[in-house]
Amino acid sequence: MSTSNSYDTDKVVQSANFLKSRMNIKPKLGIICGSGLSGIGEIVCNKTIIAYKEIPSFVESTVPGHKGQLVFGQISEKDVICMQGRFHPYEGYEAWVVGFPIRVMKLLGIEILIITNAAGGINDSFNVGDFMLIKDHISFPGLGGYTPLKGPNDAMFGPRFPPMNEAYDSRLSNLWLQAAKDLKFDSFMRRGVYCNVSGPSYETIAELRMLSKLGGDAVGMSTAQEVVTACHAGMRIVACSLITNKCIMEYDTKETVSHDEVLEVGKKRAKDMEELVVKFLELVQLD
Ligand SMILES: O=P(O)(O)O[C@@H]1C[C@H](O)[C@@H](CO)O1
Ligand SMILES: Nc1nc2[nH]cnc2c(=O)[nH]1
Repeated sequence: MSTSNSYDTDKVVQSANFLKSRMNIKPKLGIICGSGLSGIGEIVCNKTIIAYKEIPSFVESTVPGHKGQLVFGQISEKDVICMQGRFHPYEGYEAWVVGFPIRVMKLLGIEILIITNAAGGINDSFNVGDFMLIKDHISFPGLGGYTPLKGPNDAMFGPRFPPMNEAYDSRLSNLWLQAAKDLKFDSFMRRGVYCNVSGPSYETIAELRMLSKLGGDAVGMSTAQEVVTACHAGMRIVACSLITNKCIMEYDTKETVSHDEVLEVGKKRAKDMEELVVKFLELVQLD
């Protein structure tokens, strides 16, 4: 892992060139699989798989449920590149390292990014197994200065001060909801604000109550750094959480939360998330 504290464009270019030399397609669609959701990568047709450890400047996925490989091929007859495994800040990576694959995807020609994750449900009306289309996020690490855009700005990717009010693309979000409707998933398709925290510890009850008061509907340990990097680079984003657990908001309960439970719910709900991705990709129009 690099100890530098900001992007080195030469390294991004080097990674992208390496991947170009191994790819025979030019995808415009990128997908990131969340914890327990790597099955999305399994439905890619005509697969080429490249392990992160083979790619220059990529680090390794150290979290169970994240395979650590890129998959190229087609879903719904559209060329895609799929990250089976992401990097999380709590693994010890700088924010730019977490965003690095997104910049590489930009150089590969990715225009639309589908992001998935596993998250805890704060909104009391959410059930385990629901999907939550992310309409916005609150990034506590980001507000505290842990941002992939720290350091010199490379205008080749985007502006110094990028707006984030349209980070989650409204047209793509409507298409995602349409896909859910077509699949009759309406009853468990929610919409809400994703709170990004550092982890790896899950939240205290007092923290969860605060997140709820601040307008958070779900909480997780990823996504925001990817979104900031992608939005800065002009990519259009649609993002969806799988609610793997109901956040414990009351004292004196025997309930608890664990990564095993997160992965277990991921396994149970993976097929529906895959169907959603397939249907969304059928509906999406590329320029
Ligand atoms: O990669 P995601 O955000 O899907 O994974 C979530 C957040 C933590 O990495 C882990 C906690 O169980 O699941
Ligand atoms: N921070 C956080 N991340 C999660 N990922 C899945 N569930 C949770 C949760 O309850 N809290």
